[in-house]
Amino acid sequence: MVTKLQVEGLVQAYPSSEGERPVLDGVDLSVGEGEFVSLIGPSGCGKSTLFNAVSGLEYPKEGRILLDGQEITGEVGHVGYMMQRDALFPWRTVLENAILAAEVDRRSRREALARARELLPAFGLEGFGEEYPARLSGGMRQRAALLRTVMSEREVWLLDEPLGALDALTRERMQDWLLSIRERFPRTILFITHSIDEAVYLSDRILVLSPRPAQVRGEVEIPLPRKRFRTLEREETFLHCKEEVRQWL
Ligand SMILES: Nc1ncnc2c1ncn2[C@@H]1O[C@H](COP(=O)(O)OP(=O)(O)OP(=O)(O)O)[C@@H](O)[C@H]1O
Repeated sequence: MVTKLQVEGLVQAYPSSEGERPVLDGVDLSVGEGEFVSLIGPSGCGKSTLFNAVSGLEYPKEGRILLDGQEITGEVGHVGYMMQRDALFPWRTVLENAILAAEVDRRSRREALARARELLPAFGLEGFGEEYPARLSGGMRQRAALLRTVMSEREVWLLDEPLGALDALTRERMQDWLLSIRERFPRTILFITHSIDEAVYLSDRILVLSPRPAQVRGEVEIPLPRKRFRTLEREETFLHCKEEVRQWL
């Protein structure tokens, strides 16, 4: 598999009352083109910090980030990033939120709006294009945020716990929906979740992080067919993968 994204020796620390608080302690990982990789680790270990560095929003203390073999450390605009809070702008409608990246890239606003409008049904947002985020349910807000990520036209997506705030039933539906979106828009995805079940159900591979300061502690390949369906969750392979992740944690 061709390597799409590579993170080498990433170190990050923030100032704290006791001096410097180390958050990332030499994170190394690589993601192949078209691969879906989940990151799982204890709360506060540094997962969002890792995404902030990969997206270029924060400059790491040490280490490098490469996309297609080219260094992009500290550069914004190379990857689509869906932050933990859905981060939709409340004063912009769903469609206006969706075309944000197009505006930043100075692509045609009219074309972007037409494209976003065309995608609304696939995102379960038909008839809601002109609504403001406050009028949407939690699931709809997440789908709108993902629409914005899709519309960014980046080849790599960083998704920070996109389904974390949803009730169990909506979450399962959204997992299957996310897989269908992935089928339609093949991308390289790094996905943060706290749920072992969700990670195994969605991923090709899971990376387990240590407590803060984070390092990659373990790796679990998920040898399930690309096409996932709910009954897989009762199969031996699925249960075995879950157990392996649990052991690394
Ligand atoms: N900008 C910042 N300034 C200072 N400290 C920060 C900053 N961003 C994160 N931290 C600290 O870094 C540590 C890791 O935070 P981070 O949000 O990356 O963890 P996480 O693994 O994503 O957590 P969770 O699983 O709870 O979402 C925390 O102790 C947090 O307080």
